[in-house]
Amino acid sequence: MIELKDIDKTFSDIHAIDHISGTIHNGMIFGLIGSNGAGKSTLMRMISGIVKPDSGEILSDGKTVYENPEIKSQICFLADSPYFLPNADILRMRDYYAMIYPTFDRKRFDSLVRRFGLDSKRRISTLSKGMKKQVNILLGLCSGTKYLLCDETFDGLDPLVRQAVKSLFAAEIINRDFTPVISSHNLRELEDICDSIGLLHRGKLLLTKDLDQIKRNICKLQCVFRNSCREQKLIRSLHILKLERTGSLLTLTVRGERSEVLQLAQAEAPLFVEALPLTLEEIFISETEAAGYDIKDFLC
Ligand SMILES: Nc1ncnc2c1ncn2[C@@H]1O[C@H](COP(=O)(O)OP(=O)(O)OP(=O)(O)O)[C@@H](O)[C@H]1O
Repeated sequence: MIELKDIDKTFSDIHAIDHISGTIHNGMIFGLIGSNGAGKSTLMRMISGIVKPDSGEILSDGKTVYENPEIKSQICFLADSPYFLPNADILRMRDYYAMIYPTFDRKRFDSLVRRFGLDSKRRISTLSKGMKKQVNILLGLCSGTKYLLCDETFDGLDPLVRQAVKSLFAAEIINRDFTPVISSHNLRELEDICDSIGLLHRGKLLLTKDLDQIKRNICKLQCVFRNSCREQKLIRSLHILKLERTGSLLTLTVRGERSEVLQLAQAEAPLFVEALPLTLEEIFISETEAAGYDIKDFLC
């Protein structure tokens, strides 16, 4: 478990991290969302023990991370611009990581490189951006560390590779003590990967949410009523986060379980009704608006 206790970081006059507290629980994939400059990389660098907070404390399994080599050997950080040794091919980078991380699994790495269709003797500088990201992820995954921090590592990966990496992460979580943290400025990139998400804005952690929990408890109801009294009755009976009207179509973002919300709506005999799940983006728009923010101002 990673605990952030009131951590704060300023660079000259830039307040990059503003008194953040929170917990990243083990055995789940945590997504860190925020616009450019929100503080994602700084936070990840602090969690990895590369950057020291000005104040506050970061604990990994109860122990301070900064200047603690034992704890730092359990955390692998993949920076947004992956670092590769000059002129290195994939095998050279494998050996380099194996030197740094005693838990590195060479056999697994070689097999995954083959599975991803990468040529291990190819110079990394000649690979495409997405292929470099794949190499970076495989190096991180095979390091065998307890925590893997991926700074915008998934942004721009094609859907097939993302799916493959997601399965690898899920299998890893089942097989060993493994907790990946993935940052992105794009909710869609994290939609199908993360179990819980933290939203960072101007150095502040605005929300942290368990995705399954919120997905189960929110839905979009679309309905058309002939009778406005019954429509009003339904509106009064629901916990509505957002109401939109396009002609006769009423679209409601509603707190509650989908089948229960649908049942309530059907009881008012609408001409048409359907209850749909929300995308992660829609959920976060609703949740942040409900918390008094407008997410559209700070997510791209
Ligand atoms: N070493 C540094 N020196 C000065 N300012 C810095 C330094 N590192 C980060 N910052 C500033 O801290 C703020 C947060 O930067 P950070 O890189 O953490 O954001 P980010 O959310 O990762 O952004 P992006 O999505 O653009 O990568 C920015 O205003 C940035 O300019």
